[in-house]
Amino acid sequence: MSGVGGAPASARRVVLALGSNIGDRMATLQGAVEALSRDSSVRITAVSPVYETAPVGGPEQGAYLNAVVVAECSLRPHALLELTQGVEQEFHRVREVRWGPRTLDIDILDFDAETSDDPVLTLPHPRAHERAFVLRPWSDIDPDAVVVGRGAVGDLLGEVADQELWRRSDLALRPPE
Ligand SMILES: Nc1ncnc2c1ncn2[C@@H]1O[C@H](COP(=O)(O)OP(=O)(O)OP(=O)(O)O)[C@@H](O)[C@H]1O
Ligand SMILES: Nc1nc2c(c(=O)[nH]1)N=C(CO)CN2
Repeated sequence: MSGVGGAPASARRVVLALGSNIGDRMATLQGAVEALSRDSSVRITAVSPVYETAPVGGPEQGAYLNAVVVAECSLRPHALLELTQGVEQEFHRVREVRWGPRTLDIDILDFDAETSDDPVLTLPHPRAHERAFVLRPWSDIDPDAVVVGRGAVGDLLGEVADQELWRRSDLALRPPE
């Protein structure tokens, strides 16, 4: 069974993208890692380097900090979405403009290679394959990763080389204790 409704309760491997372009962006990303780990159903196993990235799409807005985390998760897919949206709310995320500025965005890039075209939770994330701010940090922590149905992260990255991003080697997310 591979539909999102039928996920078993055992731990599954998930990949999440974090982004912030309002307020203390680094504190927000670190706070998100900690908030996700507070849930006993989520165990973060890898955190990527942090990138400063030019905004892709949406209105004129400030640069983002972006990162990717890999976790073991025993929640079903929609319950993970509820958790990530709850964490966004903790950081006062307001949904106003599509692709507009935000304190915190958490996208579910991959849920154990499941596929779903449900608009509430599309898997893999429908725009993951075309975003350097996702592909670059993801390839750093999982060079062999694949965006299901789209191709290898490393190959996809070659197709978005025009999207500007810089590794912030002065910043690092602390893995949860
Ligand atoms: N894989 C996914 N991860 C997170 N949200 C998803 C996913 N698939 C569908 N959604 C839905 O997308 C809706 C809009 O999400 P959000 O406001 O974060 O979009 P956005 O960040 O502005 O744009 P984008 O979806 O391009 O990243 C959410 O309410 C959620 O139900
Ligand atoms: N650089 C960058 N651009 C974006 C981002 C983001 O996280 N980083 N998120 C978006 C909507 O999810 C739209 N555009």
